[in-house]
Amino acid sequence: MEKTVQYYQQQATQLDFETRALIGGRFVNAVSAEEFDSINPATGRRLAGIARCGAVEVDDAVSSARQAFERGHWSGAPPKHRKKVLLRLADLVETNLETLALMESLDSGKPIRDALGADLPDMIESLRWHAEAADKLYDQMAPTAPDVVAMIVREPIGVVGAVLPWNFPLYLAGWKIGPALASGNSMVIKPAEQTSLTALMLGRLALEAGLPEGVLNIVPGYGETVGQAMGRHRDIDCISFTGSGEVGRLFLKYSAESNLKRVVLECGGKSPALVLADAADLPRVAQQVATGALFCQGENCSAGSRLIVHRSRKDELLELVKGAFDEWRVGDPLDPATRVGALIEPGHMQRVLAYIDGGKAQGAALVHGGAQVRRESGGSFVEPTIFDKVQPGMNIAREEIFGPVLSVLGFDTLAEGVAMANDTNYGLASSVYTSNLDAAHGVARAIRAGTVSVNCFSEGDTGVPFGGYKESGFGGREKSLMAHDQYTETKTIWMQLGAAGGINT
Ligand SMILES: NC(=O)C1=CN([C@@H]2O[C@H](COP(=O)(O)OP(=O)(O)OC[C@H]3O[C@@H](n4cnc5c(N)ncnc54)[C@H](O)[C@@H]3O)[C@@H](O)[C@H]2O)C=CC1
Ligand code: BAL
Repeated sequence: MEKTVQYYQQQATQLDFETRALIGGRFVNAVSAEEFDSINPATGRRLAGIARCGAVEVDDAVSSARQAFERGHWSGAPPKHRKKVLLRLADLVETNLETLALMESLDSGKPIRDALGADLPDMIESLRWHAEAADKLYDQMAPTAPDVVAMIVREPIGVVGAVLPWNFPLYLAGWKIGPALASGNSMVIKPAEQTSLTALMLGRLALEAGLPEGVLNIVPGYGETVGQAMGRHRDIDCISFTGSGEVGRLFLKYSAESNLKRVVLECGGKSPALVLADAADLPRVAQQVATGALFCQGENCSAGSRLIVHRSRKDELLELVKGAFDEWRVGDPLDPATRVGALIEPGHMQRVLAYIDGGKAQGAALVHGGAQVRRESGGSFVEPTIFDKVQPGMNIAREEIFGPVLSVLGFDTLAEGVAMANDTNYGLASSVYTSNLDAAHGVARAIRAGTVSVNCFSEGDTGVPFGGYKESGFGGREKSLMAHDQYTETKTIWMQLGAAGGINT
């Protein structure tokens, strides 16, 4: 039987939220006993009060993580044991998929269809993929003289701090937890203050799966307190952060001012969809462009927020994209028919609306949407919006809006189109649409971005790296085996044979 909005609303009343921090294998309230509210972005109503942690809890969590690392029950366990536990965790997430998806939708405003169909499956895949990698990543031997053995071994880096954003709370937790735990590290996770519920629920499942106490710690709280305390902590060896460039830069500063911990940043983008004159099947291109711009309400680091199209095809494509946008229904995130849910909070919605006002004021042509969607039940909703006649210097062409807003720019020569695509401080994702193989290869090489999709909008699967050029990223890649590089140290073991008496003595 197909599940309805009424079904999900009913299920939502039965949820049992975990609201306490997970430290050293136990769920605890904040020492201060303070809480902060988790709000449903679709209604503005409070879902739960979450333990408001601070530097004290960060210290406790880091010390638990360090002790667990040194005890070695996880860090020193055979990789096949870590694999088994992480696979069990993935199975438990799958068993609880609907509950977690419902929590994610309520807490973040994202459509239940996305949580069920994208966030949770991707998170599970990440756990399984990296679990499977645990006992297949071999160390290396270097070629040397016969009386030397030179081993190059990977070792877990130690205590990893993960600071998460609110747009893909569990999905991105999976990108970080999968490789970091598979490699043998202990972790301290800080969910975004807007979306702590699913990370805390994951903590319950991790204990049930048999993760030793202290290996996974989850400390909810605000960025300026918990996030900063983690960034400055002298006993955290690596911080993996996803969020704004502004806060990403702070983590580099925290590291420089504390213990030079490794910092890996994923900081958003202004990704182009470049449509060449010979692009085939424009109705399909329009669907892809709409998905790129509107998936997750546009609150997506890799959102295709700029459409750069050859002038000979612009009018035709724009009409098709408008039609495709009409199919993206805005509404109650718990309604399976909804494709555009609520923006994370009223302040963020005002920021998106201010960009729309700015686009109009700077002379771009608003050709679709552009207004707040007011619903009786409240919440922060914005219409899927398209601006035509956007000039490269306009704010809506340059800045990450993080909402359902597409900016359309026209070009005449391929060189001009590629230059426009690269005319950004970001370099995370991009798409090129063409039926010419040479052009596809040429443009894919010329675009300065971590991912170039040809004739589609995609981030690829778990097996390929994800990360950004320029201000979109720093320090490494997520997903694929490359993710393990973030969370491991490389050690050279150089052994001189014969020094202690070899077979010739
Ligand atoms: N790359 C991405 O996927 C994301 C990009 N963003 C961008 O950032 C803009 C602002 O969104 P925010 O939620 O405010 O992102 P943010 O960068 O402020 O928050 C991300 C994480 O950093 C933490 N944080 C905040 N201030 C901190 C500080 N001073 N020290 C340490 N940690 C701190 C937060 O608590 C959260 O866990 C968005 O409009 C969007 O443009 C936001 C979220 C995700
Ligand atoms: N697009 C998934 C990763 C992110 O938004 O950070």
